[in-house]
Amino acid sequence: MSRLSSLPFRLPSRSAGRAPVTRPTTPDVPALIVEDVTVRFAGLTALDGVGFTVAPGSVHALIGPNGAGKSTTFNVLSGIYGVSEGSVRFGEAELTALAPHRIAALGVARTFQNIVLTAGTVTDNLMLSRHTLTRAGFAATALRLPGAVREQRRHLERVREIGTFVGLGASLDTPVALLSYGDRKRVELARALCMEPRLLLLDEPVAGMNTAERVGMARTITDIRDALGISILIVEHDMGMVMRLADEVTVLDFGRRIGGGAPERVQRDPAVVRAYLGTAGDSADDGTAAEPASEETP
Ligand SMILES: Nc1ncnc2c1ncn2[C@@H]1O[C@H](COP(=O)(O)OP(=O)(O)OP(=O)(O)O)[C@@H](O)[C@H]1O
Repeated sequence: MSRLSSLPFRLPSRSAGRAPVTRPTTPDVPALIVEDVTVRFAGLTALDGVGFTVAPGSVHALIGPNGAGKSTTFNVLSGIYGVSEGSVRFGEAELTALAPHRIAALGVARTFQNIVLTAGTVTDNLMLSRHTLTRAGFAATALRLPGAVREQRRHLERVREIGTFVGLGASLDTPVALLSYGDRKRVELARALCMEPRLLLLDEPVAGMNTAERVGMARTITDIRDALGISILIVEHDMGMVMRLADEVTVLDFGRRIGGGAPERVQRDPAVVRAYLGTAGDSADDGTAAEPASEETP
């Protein structure tokens, strides 16, 4: 059965003001369990026995100074890097044994630090994400057979619904090249959502955004969690955003997990503060220090 037709919920539209978010009744979202993951590159241990669990339907932040191993973790979770040791379970599946397309098919979608969009409109970009959910074959689609046309129409409706939900309702037919930076980041987010994920990996979703865009994006991420009940793992350097948004935080430093738990606990953890600010006498002006919590970011 098509995953599109089996969706147990409708996304609330944001076009009529603030979205009335409702939690789906059957969000079939398993925990992501990362256990003792070690990744070695010739002579360098990028991850060293890292473990954490992303609870179903939660926003979990992965933080740490530059080079801590956050991107490596994302690359392991999405099948780009293999592991030297350890396991990553998502429901029944062992992700470390799967190729990226198999992991995506399980409902793990990812955005990237750098925006990678194709030419065309917002809708064109979002429709590209639907191909893994499309049942009609290439020939049926090319020949515009009735079943294929109906399926395409359903995908188009869903894509426009998701686009509107993330705040792109007025730009669905706009070429992405004409969008602001903040809106292009939203297209990336919507494109990942169009894969109907159960786990969303967001790699620095507010990097490069101005304060207003950051606030808007933080709200959208919360809306996604609340409306869809999916899990969200987020790598982000904006500590204000992380502390306000995350249900739980995992902290990495030099490839090791050095702390974790509720944001308020992590913020007070001496090992975490030390990792970000350096030991006494170290300067924190090397770009690795946590940005101060901004009042504007919800
Ligand atoms: N493909 C690779 N080959 C060799 N070393 C790598 C590779 N990928 C990452 N590394 C190294 O692994 C370590 C962790 O890097 P990683 O990019 O995961 O850190 P990060 O926490 O994402 O940093 P940043 O916040 O700067 O993006 C670094 O020392 C990095 O140079």
